[in-house]
Amino acid sequence: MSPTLSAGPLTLRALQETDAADLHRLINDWSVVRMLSRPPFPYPRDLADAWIADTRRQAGEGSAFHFAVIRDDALIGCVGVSLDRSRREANLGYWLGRDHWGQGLATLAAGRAARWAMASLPIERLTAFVAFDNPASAAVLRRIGFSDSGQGRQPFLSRGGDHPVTLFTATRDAITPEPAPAEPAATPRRTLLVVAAALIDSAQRVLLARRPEGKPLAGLWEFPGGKVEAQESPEQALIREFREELGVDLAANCVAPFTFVSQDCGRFHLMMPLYLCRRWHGVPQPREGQELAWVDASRLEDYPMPEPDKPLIPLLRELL
Ligand SMILES: Nc1nc2c([nH]c(=O)n2[C@H]2C[C@H](O)[C@@H](COP(=O)(O)OP(=O)(O)OP(=O)(O)O)O2)c(=O)[nH]1
Repeated sequence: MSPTLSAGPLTLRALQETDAADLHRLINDWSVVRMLSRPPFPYPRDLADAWIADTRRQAGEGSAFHFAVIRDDALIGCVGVSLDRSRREANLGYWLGRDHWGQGLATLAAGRAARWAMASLPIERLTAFVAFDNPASAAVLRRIGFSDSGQGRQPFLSRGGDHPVTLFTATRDAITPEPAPAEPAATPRRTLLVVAAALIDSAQRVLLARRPEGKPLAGLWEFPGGKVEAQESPEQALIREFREELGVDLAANCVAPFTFVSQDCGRFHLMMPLYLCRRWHGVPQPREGQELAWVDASRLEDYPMPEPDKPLIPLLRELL
């Protein structure tokens, strides 16, 4: 199921059967539909029902996530991402009813869906295409962080035949992040002490957590842990973080120092001791909206991690 997301005055939520009449009224408009590749014109009323059922099926199987764009309780358009798992990318598409153009709403809705996709789907980039005669939509993509990546041709059912399109791509770094929660009182080059641990299970797999949307570095995988607070020892912080984030009890005598990261991260210098832990109480649960994965040492590189973590991977592989 597509989640519910908010973006300023807009809410993005899964499409429902009851959206069909509004969807049909908005999209059965030549000025809207001529810019979209797949819908026909005129747009038959029962196609709205069929398409909504299709979006729900696709979300259920995890192949695409479509959202109704809602403003003041009314449907004003749609945005969606279709996943290509083998290429680790997803294609972003969106449209708004004509009365809602020119107010920055497409940028809000498409930007929100793009950030959600980057943080939540197994992808490294987003793609999109825009009809050659749709500069407004190209401007929306550029504002979100997409760059032009060439020209192509796509069938446009409404216009008949293939038409030229501009292709766009966006990497994780390019997607304009939401204003992230500030790192604590970051005076330039302050050293930030973060503790983390590699939990290792009996099959020699390592637990990774995916940073949830809204946090800096959203969508990247990391070793669970967090900032050491004033008055805490690193081990106390680790025990607290594991309890808060994963509902797991670590005992101080079961965590062993392994190695550490010391790296300039721009706004702060990261100092991160990495501990190893093979014994704990409880089953790790994603208590803060993060995704969890038990990963075989040989597959750690398939999980994109923050830059400072990268040198840790060969060390862990050697150990395991
Ligand atoms: N836990 C963890 N943090 C990492 C890793 N690699 C890495 O660069 N970091 C960075 C990301 C953040 O800048 C910082 C950790 O901060 P955080 O925001 O996750 O800490 P926290 O759990 O205390 O979060 P919060 O309560 O402040 O939201 O360390 C890692 O492997 N594990």
